[in-house]
Amino acid sequence: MVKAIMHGCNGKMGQVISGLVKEDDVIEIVAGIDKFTGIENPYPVFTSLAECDVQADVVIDFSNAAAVDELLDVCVEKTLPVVLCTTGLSEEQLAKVKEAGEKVAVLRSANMSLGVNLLMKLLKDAAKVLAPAGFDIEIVEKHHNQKIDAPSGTAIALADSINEAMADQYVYNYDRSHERKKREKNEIGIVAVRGGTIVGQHDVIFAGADEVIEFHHTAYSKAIFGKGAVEAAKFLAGKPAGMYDMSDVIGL
Ligand SMILES: NC(=O)c1ccc[n+]([C@@H]2O[C@H](COP(=O)([O-])OP(=O)(O)OC[C@H]3O[C@@H](n4cnc5c(N)ncnc54)[C@H](O)[C@@H]3O)[C@@H](O)[C@H]2O)c1
Ligand SMILES: O=C(O)C1=N[C@H](C(=O)O)CCC1
Repeated sequence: MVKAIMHGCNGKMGQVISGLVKEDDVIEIVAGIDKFTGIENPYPVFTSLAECDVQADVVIDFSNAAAVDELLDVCVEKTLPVVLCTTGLSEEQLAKVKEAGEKVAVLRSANMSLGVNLLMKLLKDAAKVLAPAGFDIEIVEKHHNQKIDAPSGTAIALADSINEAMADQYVYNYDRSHERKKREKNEIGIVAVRGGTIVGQHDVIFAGADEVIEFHHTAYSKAIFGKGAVEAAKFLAGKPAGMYDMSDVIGL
């Protein structure tokens, strides 16, 4: 059995994963970490990973950006592979993630779903054809009213995958309200909508002269992220230090 620690166990995703793992013969949650108490779990819960004395093979993290620095430090100290799913990390934190990846196995992905990871691949091909033909690229994402970070990690990851295919020529524009000028060719506009219980929607719009191509992904439940994270944890347990992503798990 792969032994996992659930970091952020009492949050929405932590509870989804606790439910999924109950039905799994390959992986079990041996401990949880959360600042918030008040939920009954079938495993011991600690308020920080540093305090946790339960042996494990891997950590799954769905918590809060403010928790990630300490999480990385402790994973390096304890040589614990970590599946990092929390979004909203700063540039400094992303650099710290890379540093941690030199010492321990780290799989970071802003979106654990099969569909979004395939979409990232498809967008590279689309951009290579459509950008040179003059198509403008815009991204619109929609999420529930409890989401703290904006834009979504997924929207940034989708833009990054286009940029990767296009020699990093794009800058991201998050707010045009203070500008009185036409959009630049080298920008990707990224817009965030927040409301109700929307699990997650992403539209990537390629707008050209007289034709528009749109890629649309809808998440209908959080289980798609949970299933991806559980598979990622099974994959990462026992792996040597390095940076991994969902394409390694899915085989894209
Ligand atoms: N990568 C993906 O596929 C994916 C999917 C869904 C959500 N997310 C991201 O995962 C994160 C969590 O999402 P959620 O909907 O479960 O949020 P949530 O607010 O429901 O849960 C977060 C949990 O983390 C706990 N927490 C906060 N600070 C902590 C700390 N210092 N130590 C331990 N626990 C701490 C909170 O008490 C809470 O229980 C967000 O950043 C979200 O954007 C990523
Ligand atoms: O519910 C959330 O929060 C989500 N966060 C991720 C993001 O920021 O992209 C993935 C989708 C759901």
